[in-house]
Amino acid sequence: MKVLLWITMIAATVYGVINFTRGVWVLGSLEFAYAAFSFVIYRIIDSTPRVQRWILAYLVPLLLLITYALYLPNTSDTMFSWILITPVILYLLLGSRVGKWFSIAFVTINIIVYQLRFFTGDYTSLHNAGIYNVLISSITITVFAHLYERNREKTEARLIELAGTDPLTGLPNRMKLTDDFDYVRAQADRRDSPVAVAMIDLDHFKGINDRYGHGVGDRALVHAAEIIRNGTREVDLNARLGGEEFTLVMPNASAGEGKEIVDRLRQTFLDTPMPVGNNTVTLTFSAGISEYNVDGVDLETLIMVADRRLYIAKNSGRNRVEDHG
Ligand SMILES: Nc1nc2c(ncn2[C@@H]2O[C@H](COP(=O)(O)OP(=O)(O)OP(=O)(O)O)[C@@H](O)[C@H]2O)c(=O)[nH]1
Repeated sequence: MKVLLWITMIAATVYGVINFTRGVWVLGSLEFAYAAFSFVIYRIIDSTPRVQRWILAYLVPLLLLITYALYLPNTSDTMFSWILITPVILYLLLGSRVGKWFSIAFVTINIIVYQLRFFTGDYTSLHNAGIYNVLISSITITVFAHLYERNREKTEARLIELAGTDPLTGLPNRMKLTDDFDYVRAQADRRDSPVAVAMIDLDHFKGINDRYGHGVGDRALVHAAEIIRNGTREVDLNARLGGEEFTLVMPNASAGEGKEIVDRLRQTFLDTPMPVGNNTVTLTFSAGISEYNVDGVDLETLIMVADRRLYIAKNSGRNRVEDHG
């Protein structure tokens, strides 16, 4: 955006000087004013929380200025090059959804203006063939800008998804959990409702790796993740923090209610052994629970308190859930 603002400041000043020299006072003055306005945006764009509004404040006068310049009888027909480049700028700054409508409106209006100014009425003349070129190349550039931006947005969304996902289990990872927790916390504050946080750690997992190998250990983690995913509500957040540790964030649940939910999960683990060759392996876990606003307000503290209780559960014989201590 800042590069674009630099280019705008320089271009608007140069055009302002040219138009003043040619005696096109109104357009020249508007160009100087726009160069100054771009400088103001350049100074505040890094610090403003309303970037999108300032982008619109930058674009709308730009589009009007180009349209006005194209409409004036004493401007060059090479002004059409702005019809070509503008959709690219619109897609770049506004994204594919909003950029599409701005581009369609801008290109349509300016092709009509261009046609009104330069079309001579003779459909076969070489001069008018130039107008068809402007029309077709503007549409082509708009379509390509659209396809390019859509692909870029899809790739970006996929990368964000991958960055927030544990590749083994497909559960969200710590980064995604931290992001999503902000939303849960805001909801809880608004509704004055509790949130329980559970730390879940598989028992004697090293023994599974040692006895059956890492492949089976990995399958056990996937098995555990599936039980956790299927046994929790849509509103709950679950994540694999690393190793054989999972976290569950339960909106609208106190520590006591969270304990009941995690105890039901614990029972599901016992009822769902994992097949290994001709045998089955029953996984168990120990867990600790903490509660938002009671044990802490940020995720890090809530995880720390739940972790402390998890170790109480481990030291008390494992395969149990602890919400005190
Ligand atoms: N297969 C597999 N093993 C892992 C993975 N991440 C961590 N581990 C193993 O998990 C084991 C964790 O061992 P410990 O921390 O001693 O815990 P534990 O054996 O479950 O014992 P307790 O927690 O005290 O019940 C280690 O052997 C790690 O190598 C993974 O992604 N895949």
